[in-house]
Amino acid sequence: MVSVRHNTSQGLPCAPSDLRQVEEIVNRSGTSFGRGMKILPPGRRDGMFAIYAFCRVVDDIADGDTPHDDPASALESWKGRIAALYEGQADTALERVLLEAIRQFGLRQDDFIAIIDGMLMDCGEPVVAPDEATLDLYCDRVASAVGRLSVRIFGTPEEQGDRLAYHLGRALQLTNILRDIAEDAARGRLYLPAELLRRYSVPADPAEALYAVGLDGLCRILAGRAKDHFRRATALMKQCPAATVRPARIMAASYRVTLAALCRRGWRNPEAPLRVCSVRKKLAMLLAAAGVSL
Ligand SMILES: CC(C)=CCC/C(C)=C/CC/C(C)=C/COP(=O)(O)OP(=O)(O)O
Repeated sequence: MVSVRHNTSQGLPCAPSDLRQVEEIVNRSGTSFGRGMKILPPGRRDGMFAIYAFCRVVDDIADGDTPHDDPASALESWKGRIAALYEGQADTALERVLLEAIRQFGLRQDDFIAIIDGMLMDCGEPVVAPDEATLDLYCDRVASAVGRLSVRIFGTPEEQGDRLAYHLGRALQLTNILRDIAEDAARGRLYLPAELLRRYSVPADPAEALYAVGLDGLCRILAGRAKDHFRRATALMKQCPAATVRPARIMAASYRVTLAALCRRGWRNPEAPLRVCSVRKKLAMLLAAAGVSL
């Protein structure tokens, strides 16, 4: 188990205004993961908010949602700011809270750098039809690396933590890709792997791929992979003390309901609205919080 250096029933020892600024970034983003993070004891919750706020800030740079002449160099400069944190230097509210989280939970620099490298993959030329290895690397960087930071904050046992991050990160990211195909196409992006596009005769072009006959079959293969990662993540979570995986169970439950809705709708018209039963989703998340996986 990761050694925690302070009593996590208290918030991180940071200025209240710094903690408030970080929480505002999370609340403004409207992320579906907010609920999972809010059930944590205060110290761990502050740590997760800092991680999520960091991810949001670098993601917004990569997506061009914050004004930067050169998003890639803005991301590179974040690598320098992360290195400075590991030297004990923090200049902004987010950096100060991140620094405390790094100290309290023993977070690894490599995982922050992996996340930035993942965001750099989304900078400049849009990702279109990556090969399988590149897609897997992308999922590892933008999701499993977030998971590797998260499990340290949750206090998940080391034996299961990184494997849980591996599987749950990939499960969530693949579901996200399957959910956002139309939205990504509008940005000129296509995260479906080249090998599967060829096998299903789907053009490696974001707009054309949307209405290709083979898209539904291809997406069902990726959905099967996501389900398999969810199953493996669930098996690992069963081996851990409940409190150390509760937010992970809630995130998994929420995205599993989304994946099931996607599989019901299919991908013959990926722009069709997705009918996710909010009662079902809330119930699944409540049960997950209580330690029951559907
Ligand atoms: C062990 C563990 C906790 C692993 C999971 C790590 C993790 C939280 C990965 C995030 C992956 C993902 C699909 C983010 C989208 O966030 P978003 O805020 O854009 O999602 P939304 O659009 O559904 O709100």
